[in-house]
Amino acid sequence: MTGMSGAAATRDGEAPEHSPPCSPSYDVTGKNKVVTVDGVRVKLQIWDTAGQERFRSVTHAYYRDAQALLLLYDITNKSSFDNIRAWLTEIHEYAQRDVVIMLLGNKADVSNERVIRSEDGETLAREYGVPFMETSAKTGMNVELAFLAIAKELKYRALWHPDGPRFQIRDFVESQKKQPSCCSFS
Ligand SMILES: Nc1nc2c(ncn2[C@@H]2O[C@H](COP(=O)(O)OP(=O)(O)OP(=O)(O)O)[C@@H](O)[C@H]2O)c(=O)[nH]1
Repeated sequence: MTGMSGAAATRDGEAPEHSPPCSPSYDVTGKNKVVTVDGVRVKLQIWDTAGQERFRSVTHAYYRDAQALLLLYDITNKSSFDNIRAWLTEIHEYAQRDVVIMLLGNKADVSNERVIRSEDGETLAREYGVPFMETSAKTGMNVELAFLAIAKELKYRALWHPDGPRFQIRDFVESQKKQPSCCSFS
């Protein structure tokens, strides 16, 4: 998966406030994922921009309503990485101002085909102030963590209290993420 996925969260049992916009030209696969955060079940409604990597053709309504956006590139595909800046520009223009953004470098399991260094992902993420990690949809590396971090952040925001515990999604991701077993780059 490359491109962008959006997520909106509800506490489990509540009706979702958001739903993917209907567009005949836009193939959105909706999935629900329930993540338990500190005893609270958070339901993430996930929409994937399947097959819509030419971002300019993506209807803005799709991510205007998202509470979180997962931006994925493929570490074996330079153009997918280069597209991320354009995605971020789009997000800045059209998404909710406080949308949670996470940058993911996927296919970390195929390090022999790597063309994007982990440091390049980290540098880009730092520039935009977003959490970053490499993932593998094949092995599952860091995949659950990505959804857990999003769920934690959205729950924290929903239940925020001035005297309550603080949550920093970037710190959480940095402390929990696994590195690919082989990070060689030739
Ligand atoms: N080795 C490896 N292959 C992956 C990984 N993630 C996806 N793939 C493979 O990459 C190919 C493309 O995956 P998709 O999820 O269809 O990618 P996509 O960019 O969302 O493609 P569209 O849905 O057509 O836009 C498939 O053959 C997947 O099996 C991964 O983490 N590791």
